[in-house]
Amino acid sequence: MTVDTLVRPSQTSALIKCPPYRKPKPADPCAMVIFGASGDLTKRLIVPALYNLARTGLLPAQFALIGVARKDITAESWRNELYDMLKHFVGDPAGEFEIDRIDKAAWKRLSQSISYLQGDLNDPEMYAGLRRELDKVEKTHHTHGNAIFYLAVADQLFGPTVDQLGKAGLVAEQSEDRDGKRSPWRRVVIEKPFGHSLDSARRLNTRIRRTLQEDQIYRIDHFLGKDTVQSIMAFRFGNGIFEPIWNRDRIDHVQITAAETLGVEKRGAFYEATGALRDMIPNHAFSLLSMVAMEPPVGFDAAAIRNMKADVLAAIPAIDPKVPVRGQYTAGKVLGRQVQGYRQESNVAPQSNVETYAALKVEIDNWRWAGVPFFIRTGKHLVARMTEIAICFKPAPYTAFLNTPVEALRPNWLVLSIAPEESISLQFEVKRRGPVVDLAAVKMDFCYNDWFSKEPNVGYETLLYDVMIGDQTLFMRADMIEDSWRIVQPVLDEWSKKPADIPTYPSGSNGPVAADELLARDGNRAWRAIDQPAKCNT
Ligand SMILES: NC(=O)C1=CN([C@@H]2O[C@H](COP(=O)(O)OP(=O)(O)OC[C@H]3O[C@@H](n4cnc5c(N)ncnc54)[C@H](OP(=O)(O)O)[C@@H]3O)[C@@H](O)[C@H]2O)C=CC1
Ligand SMILES: O=C1O[C@H](COP(=O)(O)O)[C@@H](O)[C@H](O)[C@H]1O
Repeated sequence: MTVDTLVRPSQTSALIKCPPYRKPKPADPCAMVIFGASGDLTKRLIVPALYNLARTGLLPAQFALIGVARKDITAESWRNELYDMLKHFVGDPAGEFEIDRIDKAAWKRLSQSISYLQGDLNDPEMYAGLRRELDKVEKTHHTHGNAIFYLAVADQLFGPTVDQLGKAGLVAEQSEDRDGKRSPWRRVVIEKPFGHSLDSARRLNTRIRRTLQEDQIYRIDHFLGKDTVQSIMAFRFGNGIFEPIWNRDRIDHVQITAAETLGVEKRGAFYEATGALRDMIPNHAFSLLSMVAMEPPVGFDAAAIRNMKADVLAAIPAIDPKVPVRGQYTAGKVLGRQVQGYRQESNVAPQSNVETYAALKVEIDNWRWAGVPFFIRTGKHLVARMTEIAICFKPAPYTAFLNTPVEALRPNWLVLSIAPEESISLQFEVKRRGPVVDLAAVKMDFCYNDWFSKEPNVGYETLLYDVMIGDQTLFMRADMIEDSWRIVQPVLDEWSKKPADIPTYPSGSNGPVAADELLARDGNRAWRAIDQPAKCNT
């Protein structure tokens, strides 16, 4: 991590000198094999991220990309498909970037690295073919035998594919000979969902670790690829002023929100087997929670950081299943557009009781956090898109404003906004102008866009680059995954019982009313409004 003092671009009179960014470490030569080459994730996120790495000079010069799927296509047609998607997604994924053309040199570099292998992951012959392809690119693209296997396929294929990679001798652990010469490295990236329950996650971990060492396994959680999420550690541990108040003495509670305006879109079948809780909480929400709640690590390396995060998860008791709240969206209006209810979505059962909203309370049984509730909520088709961590501080201990109109003081809020705006904001009280002593809550905002230029980024760039340099800091370790499932397992069990009809909420609302009661019952607290946050300045 670099420690820079920056001149805010708009503050030309600022005197602070801006040192150059520290150059990132060059990635090792390697081949990357994508299982699931024709899939949505590959086209929409993985390949655009590789392209962005090529554009920013982080893709190794000696690189080969091998796509694998059953679809009968040539390397040429795969390349063309990827190019078409790239125009779409890298150019302007969400209308955020004013780049209307592909960087030709970057695309040339990436496209020259591309080959395609048709085959079935259940077929041992495919792996023999893959070995030949890897040998070939080692010579043609000088990949030094290093290889990443990216499992961008349905989760039922994770275990069988790792077994087959092992049987084919494609994922031997890196070793050193007597002269200190190291054999090539082999790494495996595993997508989410990593299991559907505590049992299945344990079984999957046991299964893949028969073949792989933990340092070869990269369990991906794309939330950790977001700059603003990584910045939580910088904010906490790069400053002296926040840590002294970052504990049960000064913090009343924490709210973590991942509100979406999207519905289940075309993923009805996936969602029917998953639901909001599995889809978002043990992975993304707990990743955010562990960043906020971890102890300061002794160093900035993967082992030190992951140990601290794992400690937080280990300190969370399993959730009492009676407390959480769930809901399912019905028809309504989202951002001015009429949308259908969940049960009317394609590939969704007309009587489905799958939740599209979940809210719960988590406690952390350790010295720092005892008695501080962490409330988490996530939902689809809500009133606005908003991913944020909001820290509510305890109010001033005594209202000194006697004989004034000030009756109650509002708490201070520190809000780390992750999407759609990337910002950090502190709310505090000031006196309004005028002769009367009256207070108002105001905010001090830091917006990423004000200080750093925005680069096209689909969210997987840092994570892929980290796999190439062998940095596991941002990936989930086996024990972290299992603890995450352990915490939510009682709720999954309860919600899987044949229930009465699930509570509903209209699309475009804040979610089910019961979610408000969850906080009201707990110390008379209330959720923050789910708002489309004000746009940052630039
Ligand atoms: N899409 C997304 O936004 C996200 C996806 N993920 C995860 O990524 C993974 C992939 O998702 P997604 O891309 O959406 O899925 P898709 O269904 O779009 O793609 C699946 C891919 O797997 C290939 N495939 C399926 N069976 C086999 C087989 N037996 N042998 C070889 N290839 C096979 C398919 O190609 P073919 O049929 O030609 O063989 C296709 O390329 C999943 O685990 C998902 O949960 C995670 C986060 C976000
Ligand atoms: O993993 C998932 O995340 C997305 C939300 O991620 P974001 O980066 O767009 O905020 C969610 O829509 C999806 O259902 C889930 O599978």
